[in-house]
Amino acid sequence: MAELLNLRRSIDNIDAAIIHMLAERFRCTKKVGALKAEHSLPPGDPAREKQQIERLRRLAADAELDPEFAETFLNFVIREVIRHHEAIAAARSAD
Ligand SMILES: O=C(O)C(=O)C[C@]1(C(=O)O)C=C[C@@H](O)C=C1
Repeated sequence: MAELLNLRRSIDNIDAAIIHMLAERFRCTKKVGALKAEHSLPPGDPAREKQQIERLRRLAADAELDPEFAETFLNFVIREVIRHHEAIAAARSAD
């Protein structure tokens, strides 16, 4: 079962990388949320999301990952980003 242990060690490393990358992404999107609130821009940008989804679906297909899964994952992340943007805008307008 050494192979199982080795695979699980790699899975743990990959999960840690995903968490760190997501944390970095949210650090960026929180700054985007502040800029959008400052310039009275709406939290969501459907045109940008369409481009991101098309791009990620292509990247997923090339990497032999299910494009549907990639789209669902991106939408899940973006929903959370929009929730943060809305909270940032609400806090700003309450000041
Ligand atoms: O690029 C933006 O305008 C963002 O707010 C970031 C982001 C994203 O998480 O990638 C989130 C919401 C928008 O609808 C589009 C993209």
